[in-house]
Amino acid sequence: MSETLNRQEVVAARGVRVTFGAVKALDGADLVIHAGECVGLVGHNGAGKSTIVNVINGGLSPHEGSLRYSGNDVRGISAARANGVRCVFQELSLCPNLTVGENARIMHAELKGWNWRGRALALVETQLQDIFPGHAIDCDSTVDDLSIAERQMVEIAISFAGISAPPKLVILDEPTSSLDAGLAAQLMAYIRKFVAAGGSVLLISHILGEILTTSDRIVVMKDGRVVADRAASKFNNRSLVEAMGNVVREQELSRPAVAKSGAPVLSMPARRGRGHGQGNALPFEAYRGEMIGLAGLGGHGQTQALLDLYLARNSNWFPTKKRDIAFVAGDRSLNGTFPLWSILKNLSIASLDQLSSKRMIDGDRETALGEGWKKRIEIRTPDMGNRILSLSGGNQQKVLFARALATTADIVLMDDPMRGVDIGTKQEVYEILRSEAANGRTFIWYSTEMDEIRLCDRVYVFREGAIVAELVGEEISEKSVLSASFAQGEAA
Ligand SMILES: Nc1ncnc2c1ncn2[C@@H]1O[C@H](COP(=O)(O)OP(=O)(O)OP(=O)(O)O)[C@@H](O)[C@H]1O
Repeated sequence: MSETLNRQEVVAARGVRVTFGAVKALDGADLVIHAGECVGLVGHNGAGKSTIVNVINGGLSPHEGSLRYSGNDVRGISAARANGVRCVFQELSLCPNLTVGENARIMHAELKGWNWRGRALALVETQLQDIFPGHAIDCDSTVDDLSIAERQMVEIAISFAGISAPPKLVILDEPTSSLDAGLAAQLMAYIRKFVAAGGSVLLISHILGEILTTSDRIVVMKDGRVVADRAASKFNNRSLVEAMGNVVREQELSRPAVAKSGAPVLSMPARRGRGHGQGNALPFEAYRGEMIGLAGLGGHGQTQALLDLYLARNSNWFPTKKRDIAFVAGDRSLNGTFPLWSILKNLSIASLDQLSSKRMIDGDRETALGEGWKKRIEIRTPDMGNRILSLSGGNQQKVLFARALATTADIVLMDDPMRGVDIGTKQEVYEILRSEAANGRTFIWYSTEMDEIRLCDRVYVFREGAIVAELVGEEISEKSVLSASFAQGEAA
């Protein structure tokens, strides 16, 4: 502890206040990060984590409080950068129309002059290999062609890369939200290496396991303030959840498998994936009231299967009748939110049929729908008429959830929908999913989190675009998912 105090302060923010209209995003928050430590930052959705990151990153000027980089009182993005601060934002910020190498050039102005493209490419390739050994990203590709997980990996690699000197502090705002467990573990191992070499990391995550195992110190925020700041060894899962202000529930990680009954509500024929020419690809079936998990390593065809199902909603894959299907998009800024619309309009858009009479939307019913969901999953806003982008990332995700659940759709497709949602809300949403499934709704759920896969009745494991295993009830475990995820002979 005293060793930490003697270390050099890389960044010190003290007594910081930031307000957005009536919302006190930061209400006198303190955050100090020393050289050679990984600080975990946790808190409920809307606690102020991204706002303090924006202050430290120089993008947001605090209305009150002091900010120092290595002891110097300077302000602004250039000053933060000159002091070695880098940030990987929750909403990824790569330019989609440029290649990976060209994006590296944007973040590293030093990459200029003769052969800058070659140097940019080499820089990202080396860094990607260091952090995610064995990755398969082609750095010549345009960012638009990469999956969300690959974009996240590229942005992380570009931020850790150093040309004349390595960065002093890398801020990672939910860096594993789109990564599968294997990639997340590689990143956590790299963070420990980086910190051991004297660098600092501020790690924000709702996945408490990775915060507890990777951080030296954990800072807990609540309603714009720091409410706990202790060595990571002084916390466990329960005390961390309590410090965040949530009630600890003994999470029931499994539920009795729902027996398949009646005719399937949907059946998709087996499809052979890339590199899976002679394997035994399985067909996909879903029954009324089932929660079906799509598992496997990230990017092995789960999102594509959801999209194919959605696009085929009027085909004979849905044998009983024309099906009403809702979709919770995985990439909220690209496919989820309407950024210029209010929170309420974003929520109600999929339910306009129910909210209209004589082709006119009934405003009162729309407002009631919004207020109901605001309470039910705690959308933190003073006014549902505010723009969707005024919400924190996790709260935006809750709106997308509410949009799908508010419909009368009998099949809900979900593409890793809990990204960035805090632990308290996740528990609420799991309860809602269970009760909706008990009422006959079918959920098809791609998740990168094993705890969520374990909540499902049945799980299909994807490999190279094909379904290679079906697990039911007790068979659903991390071990069986992992062994099905690797080709025969490679399994552990
Ligand atoms: N541009 C903005 N306009 C209005 N309100 C804002 C704006 N940015 C943030 N806020 C509000 O400030 C508060 C803190 O948001 P912040 O994004 O810092 O939370 P967070 O802890 O990062 O949450 P999450 O875990 O969901 O990412 C929230 O109530 C949010 O609605």
